[in-house]
Amino acid sequence: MSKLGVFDVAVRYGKVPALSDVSFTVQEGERLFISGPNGAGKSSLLKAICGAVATTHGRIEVEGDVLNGRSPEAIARLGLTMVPEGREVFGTLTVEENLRVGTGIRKDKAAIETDIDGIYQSFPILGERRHANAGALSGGQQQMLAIGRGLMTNPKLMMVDEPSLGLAPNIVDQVYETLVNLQAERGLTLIIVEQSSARAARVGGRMVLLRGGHVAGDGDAAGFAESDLLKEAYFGQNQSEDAT
Ligand SMILES: Nc1ncnc2c1ncn2[C@@H]1O[C@H](COP(=O)(O)OP(=O)(O)OP(=O)(O)O)[C@@H](O)[C@H]1O
Repeated sequence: MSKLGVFDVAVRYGKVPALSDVSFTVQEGERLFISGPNGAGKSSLLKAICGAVATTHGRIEVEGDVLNGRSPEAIARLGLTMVPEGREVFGTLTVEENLRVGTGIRKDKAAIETDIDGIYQSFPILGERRHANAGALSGGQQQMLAIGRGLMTNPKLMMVDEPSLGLAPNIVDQVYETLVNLQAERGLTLIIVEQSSARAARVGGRMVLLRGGHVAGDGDAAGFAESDLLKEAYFGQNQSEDAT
């Protein structure tokens, strides 16, 4: 059974259609990039999976459990976590307080301290700055903290919305290196919204390409780099610009 199944999903905001007929499955331990131009529906897809927006059609399943109609908290309990676009760390709380915010739903209180230590091992800079206010961290450090906070719910599937947003390219490299390492260490299934298909191809994985709320392509991210599908998704037909 696949980890995640998205079948014929539609999302609307009032009269505005954001997604229609979206279907794909994700296997355990897979790394899937969701790519596509502004307004393609990437964030709406992640929000639909984690229960933050309602679907108007179709079905979303995790290991056979249907997610539609469940609260975001109930979905988180099934082992899904979402790191939102813009990171949304609590600037006036310390790094460590931010890490503890996500632990309310956990029953294994004794393991929380071990997990915090584990996060400091994966992100040494967070350990060094554990007593600093999150608002004083750099953008890259805040992105690490947002990912660390997501890990505190002990997820099996983690979704990250545009981790490269607003970060310098070398910092983006570090964030991706950390995500790839975490995946290897924890066996995480990762779904990452990444607008740069070139970046997705460099990191490696599978890519679902969205355009206008539809799936325009699904395959190996590296294979998309030169594809006409990608150029069409970003620029419309009959254009030959490089879609990065
Ligand atoms: N809260 C909302 N109310 C109304 N329309 C919305 C809302 N959120 C998104 N939309 C619309 O739904 C469509 C898909 O938006 P979405 O944010 O999912 O796309 P995206 O691919 O994540 O875009 P971006 O790369 O700009 O973040 C767009 O037409 C957008 O204007």
